[in-house]
Amino acid sequence: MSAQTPRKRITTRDIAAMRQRGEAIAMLTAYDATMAALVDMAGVDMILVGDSLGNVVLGHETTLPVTLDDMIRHAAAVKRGSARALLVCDMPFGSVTDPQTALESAVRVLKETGVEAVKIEGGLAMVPTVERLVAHGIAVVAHIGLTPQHVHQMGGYYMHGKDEASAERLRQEARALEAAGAFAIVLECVTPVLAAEITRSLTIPTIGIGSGKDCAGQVLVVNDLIGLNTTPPPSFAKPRADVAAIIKAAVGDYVGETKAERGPIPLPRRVD
Ligand SMILES: Nc1nc(=O)c2c([nH]1)NC[C@@H]1CN(c3ccc(C(=O)N[C@@H](CCC(=O)O)C(=O)O)cc3)CN21
Ligand SMILES: CC(C)C(=O)C(=O)O
Ligand SMILES: [Mg+2]
Repeated sequence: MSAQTPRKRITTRDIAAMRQRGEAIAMLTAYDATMAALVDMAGVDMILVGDSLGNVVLGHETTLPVTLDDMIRHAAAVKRGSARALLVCDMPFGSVTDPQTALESAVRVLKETGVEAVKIEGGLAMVPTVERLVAHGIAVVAHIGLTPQHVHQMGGYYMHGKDEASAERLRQEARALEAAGAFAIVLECVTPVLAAEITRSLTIPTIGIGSGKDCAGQVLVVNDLIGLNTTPPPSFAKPRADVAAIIKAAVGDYVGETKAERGPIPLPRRVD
């Protein structure tokens, strides 16, 4: 063994054990090898190759245009860049239209990228799909509350679980997805009191985003965390750096220096 044996990659069993111990789980997105290496070295437990890459990397208005091939290309890059974090790849809009299609899509993701798990947006409608994937040995993260792939049906991005009917629906979805075999569940923009209640009611970890501090873990789009964006992040994201300002300053210096360092270079004298 070498002096510096690389630390083994975190497994779904490790994540389950963290929930058992009550230890918080830290998850961030990454979309390329460099960012994956950095967030991995900084100690995240799980990396999500989010379909938010549609917004953050590809410049789309929503996540709907993202393809399975897009997800596979970026997930393979994240795998190459990372060493320790458990890797989860989002299943994009249109890739999980029925259990068989979802299985075929997820098999491609696992075969072609080397990630450990997939994440699927949706509640009761996705229960048979989660069961099917789990029956085939695939590790699945569920995702309820604000599900951005349903933005047009939901009529925008807003908090979920505010009224009793919506809260009861979310409780039921969380129970059913745990029973279907999901090993974790993302709660996005679920009212904090309800998210805490759902967290206490489940054995699998809840991973919150915009859902308060009392989930078993937290996830965030890495660009929102480090201020690497040109439009304001969702209000739940509290940026801890202003990387956009650092980039603009460095590039501005470079442009200025490049133009200041030299006088004009004369063109060759034409001889014909
Ligand atoms: N940069 C980025 N961060 C994300 O968290 C993210 C993406 N992109 N793209 C895909 C989805 C879309 N998400 C979103 C987008 C908007 C809001 C939003 O506007 N939320 C409102 C709060 C709604 C309310 O309180 O009623 C906000 O004010 O931030 C939330 C999640 C989360 N995902
Ligand atoms: C915001 C997280 C949960 C996500 O699904 C994504 O980044 O695509
Ligand atoms: Mg997503």
